[in-house]
Amino acid sequence: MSKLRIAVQKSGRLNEDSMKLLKDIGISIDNGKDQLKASAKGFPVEVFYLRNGDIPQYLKDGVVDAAIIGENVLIEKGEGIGVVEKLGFSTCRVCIAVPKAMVYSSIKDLEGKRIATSYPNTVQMYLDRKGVNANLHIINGSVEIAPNIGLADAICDIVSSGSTLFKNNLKEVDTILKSEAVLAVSPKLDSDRLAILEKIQFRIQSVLKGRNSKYVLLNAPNDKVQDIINVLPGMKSPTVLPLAEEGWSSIHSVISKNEFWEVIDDLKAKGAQGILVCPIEKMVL
Ligand SMILES: Nc1ncnc2c1ncn2[C@@H]1O[C@H](COP(=O)(O)OP(=O)(O)OP(=O)(O)O)[C@@H](O)[C@H]1O
Ligand SMILES: O=P(O)(O)OC[C@H]1O[C@H](OP(=O)(O)OP(=O)(O)O)[C@H](O)[C@@H]1O
Ligand SMILES: [Mg+2]
Repeated sequence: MSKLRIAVQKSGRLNEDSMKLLKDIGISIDNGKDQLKASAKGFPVEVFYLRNGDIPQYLKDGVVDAAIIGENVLIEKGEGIGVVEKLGFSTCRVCIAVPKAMVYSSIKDLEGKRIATSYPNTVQMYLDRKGVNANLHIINGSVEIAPNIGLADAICDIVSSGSTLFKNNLKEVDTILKSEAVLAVSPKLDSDRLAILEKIQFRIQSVLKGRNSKYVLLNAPNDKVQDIINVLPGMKSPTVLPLAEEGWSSIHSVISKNEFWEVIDDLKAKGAQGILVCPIEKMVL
């Protein structure tokens, strides 16, 4: 029987969240990290532990069928590789940054200048689109140091909190792209493995919907129930159950994590009491 071969980053920023997601969808692997390949228990999946930067080539060659990888790496060197799911972690952006003291009004100011980067294709595509000629210096890490040691006039690298730029006296001046971890798929995926991938995708969607939602329970006097229901959409519609105390109801619903605080304020203002908010492990609509 075929197994779906999934690549995850061996170590680094994506590893922990990738392994957590696999665990949450019921794919548990109990080998130590030293192994480069491991089989999951009870599901036809093999996990390959690889360098993030090497994964696009493995996908292109069909050596692995799917991967959890930073979208930015696919844009850099993942031509022809499809993305089937955005995973909501390792969010960052690929930016142009220059020394704080430099006067910068647009990318045209980098005409003829030197840009240090680990993402040469991404930068080149951006420069071509803007009609700017610049010289790229490819470095694999610690790119932010380049302007300070006279190696470049500007850099292009990943930014998240912005603290690495700040510490190196640089300012972010242009965002080329935004990125997060994604589930990517090999163009050579066969139909047996596609069926396994679809099961995995369904499970991932259930987990991500759960992570993005909260289960809310609250009590309210019966004459407030309708007002409260109006601010609680629920999956189909909220559940309303009578409390043991006459004239009171318990209302249960699901709300989005993003609008959670505003909804809670609204519920309190409308007379809700004893509000409980619980995490949701999985959500199947
Ligand atoms: N500061 C950050 N905040 C959030 N996400 C980040 C950050 N830096 C990198 N990432 C994301 O995590 C991915 C992995 O980054 P990491 O630095 O762990 O590995 P790498 O050195 O790029 O790759 P490799 O596994 O090949 O050594 C990046 O491709 C990017 O998508
Ligand atoms: O905006 P910030 O939150 O400061 O994050 C940005 C930094 O994070 C990444 O480096 P990482 O720590 O992964 O080191 P690396 O260059 O060795 O990959 C990236 O290359 C930046 O240097
Ligand atoms: Mg890094």
